[in-house]
Amino acid sequence: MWEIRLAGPKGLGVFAKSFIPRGTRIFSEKPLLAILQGQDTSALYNATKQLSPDDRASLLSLSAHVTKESSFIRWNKASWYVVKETILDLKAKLRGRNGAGNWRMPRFHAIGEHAAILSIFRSNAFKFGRTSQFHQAVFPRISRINHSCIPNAQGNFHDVLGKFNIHATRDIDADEELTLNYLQEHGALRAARQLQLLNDYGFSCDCSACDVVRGQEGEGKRTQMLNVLRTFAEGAAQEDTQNPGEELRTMQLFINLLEGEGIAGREVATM
Ligand SMILES: C[S@@+](CC[C@H](N)C(=O)[O-])C[C@H]1O[C@@H](n2cnc3c(N)ncnc32)[C@H](O)[C@@H]1O
Repeated sequence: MWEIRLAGPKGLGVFAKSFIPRGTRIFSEKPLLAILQGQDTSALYNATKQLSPDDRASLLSLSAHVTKESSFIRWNKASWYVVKETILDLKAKLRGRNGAGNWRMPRFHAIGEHAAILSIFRSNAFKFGRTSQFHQAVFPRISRINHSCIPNAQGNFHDVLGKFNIHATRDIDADEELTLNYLQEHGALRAARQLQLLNDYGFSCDCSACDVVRGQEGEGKRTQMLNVLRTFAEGAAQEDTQNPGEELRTMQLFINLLEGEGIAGREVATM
């Protein structure tokens, strides 16, 4: 149904090998490495140590967007985790709890590898809302799906299965690239989207909605959406003067604008 191949300057991407009808479940994957709600990236150090050699290799094969500054910060963080964990191991051994002879000095390459894992995690981890047990997680294949501000697929974490399911939110043609929206919402304007993607994932989005020329019409629609939402919120704040018919028309207008911009899935379903 799909294949992973080069997607131009974005690196690798996932492409449809044949037509994928809207609603199809394309992926259902368990996380390779995850942080639970309430944990931060320091939890990754121990989580990484539990990985099987195959999973570790799969993790290390994922791409990372590394800048000089981010790499410096991650080396610092990684050194700190490795040294801290090593001291804890040593203390445990001295107290006789960890079995004699197991303790080793921290190795330089362990710090380097952990810094690489932190970069990979930052570039590839999907963030989940408070509804999932996971705060952030990376996946062996789903993490190859690039971002678009007008995506054709959507991910939902299934807590019971412990899997991230990706469904097509519209018909996808053979050879078309599968895309997800990495951001939590769809309505934001280009500058806000670009800033958040840069801060959270470290890249500048080059999707068609972010293209200054091709994305111009879409930006107009998003501005209208924001105005519609603002009007709706102001109306909702003055409860006595609420008019249900008017509210319904406002929501219909908002849905039309979302669909007009090619946005489907959760955003429309939850309106
Ligand atoms: C989760 S990975 C996606 C797979 C990645 N392209 C690869 O080669 O493994 C996220 C990275 O892909 C690139 N990327 C994803 N979507 C992009 C977009 N819309 N514009 C530019 N780069 C993008 C960025 O380098 C980002 O850090």
